[in-house]
Amino acid sequence: MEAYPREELDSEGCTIPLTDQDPFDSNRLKPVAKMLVEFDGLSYTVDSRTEKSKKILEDVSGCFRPERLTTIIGPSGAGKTTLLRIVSTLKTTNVRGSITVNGKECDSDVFRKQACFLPQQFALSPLLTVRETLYIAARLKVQGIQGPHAFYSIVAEIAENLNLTNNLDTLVENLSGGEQKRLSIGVEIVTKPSILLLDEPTTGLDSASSNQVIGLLHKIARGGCTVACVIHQPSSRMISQFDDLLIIHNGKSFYYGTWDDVFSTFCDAGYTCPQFYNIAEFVLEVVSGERDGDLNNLYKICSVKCANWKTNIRNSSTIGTDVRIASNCRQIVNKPKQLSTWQQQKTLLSRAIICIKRDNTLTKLRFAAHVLVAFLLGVVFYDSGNNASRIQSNIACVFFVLLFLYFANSMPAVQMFPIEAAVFLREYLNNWYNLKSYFSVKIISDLPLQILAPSVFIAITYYITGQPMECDRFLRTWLICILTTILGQSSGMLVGAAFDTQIGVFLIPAINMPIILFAGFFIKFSEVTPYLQPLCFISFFRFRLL
Ligand SMILES: Nc1ncnc2c1ncn2[C@@H]1O[C@H](COP(=O)(O)OP(=O)(O)OP(=O)(O)O)[C@@H](O)[C@H]1O
Repeated sequence: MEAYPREELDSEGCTIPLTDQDPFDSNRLKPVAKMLVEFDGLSYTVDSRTEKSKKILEDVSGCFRPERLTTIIGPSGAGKTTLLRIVSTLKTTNVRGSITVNGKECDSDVFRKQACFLPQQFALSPLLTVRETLYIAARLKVQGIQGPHAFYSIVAEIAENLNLTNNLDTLVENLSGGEQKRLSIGVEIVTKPSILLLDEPTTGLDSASSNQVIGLLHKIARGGCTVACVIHQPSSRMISQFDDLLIIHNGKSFYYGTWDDVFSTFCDAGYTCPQFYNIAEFVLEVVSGERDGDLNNLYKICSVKCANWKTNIRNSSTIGTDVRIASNCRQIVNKPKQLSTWQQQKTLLSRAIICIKRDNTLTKLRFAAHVLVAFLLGVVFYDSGNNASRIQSNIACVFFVLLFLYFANSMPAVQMFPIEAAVFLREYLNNWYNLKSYFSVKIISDLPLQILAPSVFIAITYYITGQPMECDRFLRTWLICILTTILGQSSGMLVGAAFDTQIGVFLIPAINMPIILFAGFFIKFSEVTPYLQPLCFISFFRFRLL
């Protein structure tokens, strides 16, 4: 096996311990299998069925080795993120080329169970503490252990490795950017993934936090994981922690190999990095054509060297003995299976209850709005239900009740759901739980407020506006109000999930206003032009008036 340098000096002369005796502290955090990921001739085109097709990647090759930290660098827009998304199998359409794991082609479902992709914007539940975030991740992802103590020991172990022990009881929303980044890595390494792919994990962090994150990735890699990340402008100190490098330029792989070899490869083509110059900056300046020299010659030299390096890796005894080569990719990807739906629901419900309890500002505001508007309606339409001469006012009151319940519940959902949806999407795509568990828990956890708020609202309004005190009438009105509330929140969530908040805030009224027009409050069904009459049937407000 290739020997790691025992220690190196960074640009500031500090010693960075880089020993193979400094792997990830815990055996439990080592991956089940070491995986060599190779990709050859990857091409990706967008809108390929139209004439305006655009080639994003063209003939990109390279490999990510187990136990090594690979960095992907390249100018902005070169295609680095796209490459990571393709390798992590999140992008599969319009992709050509091959991706193999330990020499075998892997299907995306199987691959996703062993690989974790961390996007640049990593969504975490802001209202959970670090301890709760890690605990819930462990409960959802780790199998074969029982009792909270076992899970808490995993939490303590990971927090220690992430250097987050002092922040265990801090809310995620109060963590610094670097701590949030480390936590986001922590929630994914709970299940010992074999492959960890990260998109710009240091973006937005200061140099100390960036070094901490890179140091953590280095440790994870040494534990046996295949780690690859996109990095912008790595410092000299960071570079000393990296093993392999992939340079992407204009959608093509320019160089892949070790960081140690890049200097000599560029020298062979006549490009010499000045002393004390950041090598990453230098190679980017070269590939962007900012330095004089024969780029075509460099490209040829790189192609030959990279192909040889890859062949050596494939044939090396390290891969043959250390990496468990399975005859079929499915054999090594035996874990993690998901927990049973019931266990997933239990954990998701406990998380939802914590979030509802902590998110009490919005909950209290929603509740207060229902009570205040109920009294306002009561004052404005006082006793209108008892007075036959005020039938128009009474209809207006009913109309306003429905309008308020629908919009008061759909608009907050449009605003809030995208945050929750981002967390859900990450967890779902990384195979934490199934859709059924999430959806059922979402319905159950939202139901108490969906019932309580409109119940209080209609009880106050019904009484003050003098509606008939008959049990069945009140129950029907109450049921309509509950259903309107659920419909409002569900449509808000649907629009919030499908579009971003800005479009959602426009769409909800834009869709519902025409629907309200045909609800029968303003114009009778018989007076509607025949070809517009079908719109009356899709106006759900109309059915509440009947
Ligand atoms: N769906 C799309 N339609 C059109 N162009 C796209 C699409 N997706 C990506 N691109 C283009 O592909 C190129 C590569 O994008 P990508 O996000 O992979 O670059 P990057 O190297 O990660 O950039 P950066 O370092 O700035 O994040 C960009 O020019 C981008 O505009």
